[in-house]
Amino acid sequence: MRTPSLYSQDDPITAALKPSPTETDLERQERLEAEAEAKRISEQIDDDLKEERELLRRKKGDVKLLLLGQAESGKSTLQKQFQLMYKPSSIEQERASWTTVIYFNVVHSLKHILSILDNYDDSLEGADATGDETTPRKTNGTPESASPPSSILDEARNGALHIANLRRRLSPLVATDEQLANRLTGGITVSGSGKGSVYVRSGWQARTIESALGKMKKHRPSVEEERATRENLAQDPLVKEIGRMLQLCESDIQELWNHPTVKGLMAKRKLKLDEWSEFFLRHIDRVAAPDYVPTTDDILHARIQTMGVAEHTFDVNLHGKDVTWHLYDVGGARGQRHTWVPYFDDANAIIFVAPVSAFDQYLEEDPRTNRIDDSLQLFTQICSNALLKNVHLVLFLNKTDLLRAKLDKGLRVKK
Ligand SMILES: Nc1nc2c(ncn2[C@@H]2O[C@H](COP(=O)(O)OP(=O)(O)OP(=O)(O)O)[C@@H](O)[C@H]2O)c(=O)[nH]1
Ligand SMILES: [Mg+2]
Repeated sequence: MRTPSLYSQDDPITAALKPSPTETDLERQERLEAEAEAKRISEQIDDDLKEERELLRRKKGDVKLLLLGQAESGKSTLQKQFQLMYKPSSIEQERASWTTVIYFNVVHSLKHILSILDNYDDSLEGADATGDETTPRKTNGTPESASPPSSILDEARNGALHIANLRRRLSPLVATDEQLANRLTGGITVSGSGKGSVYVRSGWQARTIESALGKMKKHRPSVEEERATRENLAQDPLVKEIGRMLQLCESDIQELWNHPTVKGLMAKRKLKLDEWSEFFLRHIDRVAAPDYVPTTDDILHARIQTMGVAEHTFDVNLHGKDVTWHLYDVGGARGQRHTWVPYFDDANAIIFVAPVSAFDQYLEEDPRTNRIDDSLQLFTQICSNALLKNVHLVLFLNKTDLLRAKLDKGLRVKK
């Protein structure tokens, strides 16, 4: 059998360079050696170019900074804060695209609350759900709990009926969950990453706006165009429709959010809501208002998972010297961590983001693993990675506000 040649079989250049049918063994040997040498030289040129680019970057004093840490640790939020500090105009350019994420966060939270309520026996536990310890409890048919007073049963039935009505009225809004997810991901789903998570790739903000406009922008938009784009995004039929539904459902959302059963389940930690869920439900009057435009605080609270690695560049003036920072924001879920390694090579610094409030939480992608345990393991792996031995490492203990709130509520850290 012949050794495969570098030439492909059917393009004209291949035909011209094709070995002669009368090629001798010696000629063939020489040709293959010449091809191998050409390949080696071509690869060498590629390597040299890469090295040259790298040298140029280093010579210019560019800094390569990696943001690492588990999912939900706050890497993208930290990146947004860098963006606000060093490139505020880019936040303005993408402000409109965050509406889609925030609507998605609200719809997803409602879906989660309703699914927990679904598994909960409202008719019997409704009265107890206020968290009031003096109210009789259901205890598997023991004599003292066999027949709660009829007033309590009536109250529970009314509560259940109220929730059933809210569920019915909110169902068209909740049903938009998938469409919003598709709009954000461009139809790409990531399997094996927990409860149907939605991930976005680098540049999703521009793509969201483009798909809302139905065309690709070929140039950097002017201020005027940006304003028009923002207005256009509000005209995006999907965003517009969900905005309208939110407006119509605002009082239903308020009622559900303030319902004693929901509050009771939250108090008993049978219903656990993520911090962004609580934030947007608390501010639903603003989010559901007509012509809603996300505030910067809303953008910082919005939650969407990062897929792969997203590069952000910032020109920073440090002590009178201009330095370009290349910030790499990675996806932190377990299924995403393999994408980090190619960036270790020439990194200057790492900010490892560890959410200290997560002591009572478990990984979305592996509900048996405590998030602090995972964070510690990951940090240990990063510290012992040979590729990173000369890299500056910053440990960023994040979400201290949430830790304080949990401790103030009486939650205790257990080993
Ligand atoms: N209260 C509070 N919330 C925070 C803090 N830092 C981040 N968050 C919130 O935590 C959520 C998750 O943050 P992200 O920045 O998306 O997490 P990530 O590390 O990028 O997650 P992946 O992209 O999945 O790896 C967002 O809703 C943020 O608003 C903080 O210090 N305090
Ligand atoms: Mg992220």
